[in-house]
Amino acid sequence: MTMTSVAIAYFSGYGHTARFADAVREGAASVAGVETHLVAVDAVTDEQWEILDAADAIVFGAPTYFGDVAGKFKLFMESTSRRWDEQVWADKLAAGFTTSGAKSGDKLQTLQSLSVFAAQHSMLWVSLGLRPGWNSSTGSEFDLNRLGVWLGAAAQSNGDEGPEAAHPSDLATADHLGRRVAAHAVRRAAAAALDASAA
Ligand SMILES: Cc1cc2nc3c(=O)[nH]c(=O)nc-3n(C[C@H](O)[C@H](O)[C@H](O)COP(=O)(O)O)c2cc1C
Repeated sequence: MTMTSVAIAYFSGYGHTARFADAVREGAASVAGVETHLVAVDAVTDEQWEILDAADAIVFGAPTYFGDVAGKFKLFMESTSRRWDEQVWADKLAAGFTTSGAKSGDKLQTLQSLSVFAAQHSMLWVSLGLRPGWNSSTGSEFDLNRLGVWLGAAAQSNGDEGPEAAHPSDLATADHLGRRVAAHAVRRAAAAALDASAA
């Protein structure tokens, strides 16, 4: 059986984003027929570039630093110029996640940067696909998508705590994103295989 490949390409300065990257990976890995790869973008090996190029879907993750993707993630973006030029990643699925210290933290900008990056590579952006949580009198911070974001998975990490204190709602939301991307990637691969056999 050919496996569908989901890569999670992330940067993490202090481990918080790495924790959410792992939650995305776990969600994706829970879908049958999916293999997952974590790629830390500040030290991409040749083998990992091949993994990214061969992936059916890439989920991008960066912490929000000064209201946008962290600089080291931006360096990774710029290091994909040749791939952009040759449109190597065109038509792969893409999605994104971020974390910040403040509840808002201006992190929408980060998800927008990730989605524009994916669009410039002609990738197909997968939204979070969840209704907003914690937005009613009966809601709570433990609702899925507690920060009420649509464009990707958003998390908030207290500045005085490490990644081990990641909020359970944010972990579950990241897991959801991984599962959603993987499920769509599997469906697309199955449709492509049907098309190929009919041709
Ligand atoms: C240089 C720098 C800039 C930051 N800028 C923001 C910001 O604009 N908004 C915010 O809410 N948090 C900001 N933070 C907090 C981080 O987003 C937060 O600590 C995050 O969990 C770090 O993730 P990481 O451990 O993966 O690096 C900033 C942190 C650093 C180090």
